[in-house]
Amino acid sequence: MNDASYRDALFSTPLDRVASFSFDEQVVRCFPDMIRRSVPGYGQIIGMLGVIAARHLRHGAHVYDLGCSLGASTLALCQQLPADAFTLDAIDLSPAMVQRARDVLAEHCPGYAIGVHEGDIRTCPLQPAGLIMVNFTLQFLDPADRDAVIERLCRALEPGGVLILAEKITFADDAQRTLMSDWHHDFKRANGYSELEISQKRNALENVMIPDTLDAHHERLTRCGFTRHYTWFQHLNFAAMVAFRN
Ligand SMILES: Nc1ncnc2c1ncn2[C@@H]1O[C@H](C[S@+](CC[C@H]([NH3+])C(=O)[O-])CC(=O)[O-])[C@@H](O)[C@H]1O
Ligand SMILES: O=C(O)C(=O)Cc1ccccc1
Repeated sequence: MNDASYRDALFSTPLDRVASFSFDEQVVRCFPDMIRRSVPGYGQIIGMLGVIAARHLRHGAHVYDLGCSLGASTLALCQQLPADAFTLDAIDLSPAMVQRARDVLAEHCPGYAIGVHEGDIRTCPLQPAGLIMVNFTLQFLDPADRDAVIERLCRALEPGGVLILAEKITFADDAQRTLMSDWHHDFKRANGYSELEISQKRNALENVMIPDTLDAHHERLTRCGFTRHYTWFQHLNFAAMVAFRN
């Protein structure tokens, strides 16, 4: 998707002090490789977005891609739907991501009504929408802010509108949590990451990315106004949910 994408080697050399993970220029340069080699099921989840939109999106409706990074979710819609099917705003807090997402989407989705904006999903203005995608982003918010975000997304959706939420998840059961985490690290090893890369990145993500259990997500969706929601994908400690606005 991205001609100038590099292999992720950010945590490959010993670091005196592992700084907290941030979505800066360095991460942007290797992001497609990093996310593909780090998130089990990423390609399958992203690939379904256009398929889901083709079935559920009202023609001409507005769409949000919140925490868009380089716009992979938006790109997936463009691959399944014609340019007149929707308008879309893609929003991300990282200026480096936004700058790069603009180039990627201009190159790969010419003719589509897509705006890419620097913004915070906790506060950005939202117009009525038929589809809101929040993929692997809620996990980076302070847990205390998550209810308010899901509530405002529910309010922004039109009746019949759809929220797609993909997240890293944790497990209440200790043995299951440990097994899924071990297998996730095995997955990363199998994708070429070293022990050092895995452990330094884990440290960098500590207190930055805080996953919820699937139960906590579904309880929040109910609390925040969604009456019908399901998990439609799970692979190790990653999952995708769908919630429908009545
Ligand atoms: N408050 C916030 N407001 C807006 N953006 C934020 C905020 N906090 C973090 N971000 C942004 O959320 C994105 C998370 S990555 C999303 C992948 C993408 N969805 C994909 O499907 O390729 C997931 C990952 O790296 O694991 C980053 O670009 C942050 O800058
Ligand atoms: O790498 C990890 O351990 C993850 O859980 C996923 C991820 C992917 C890309 C940036 C940050 C976290």
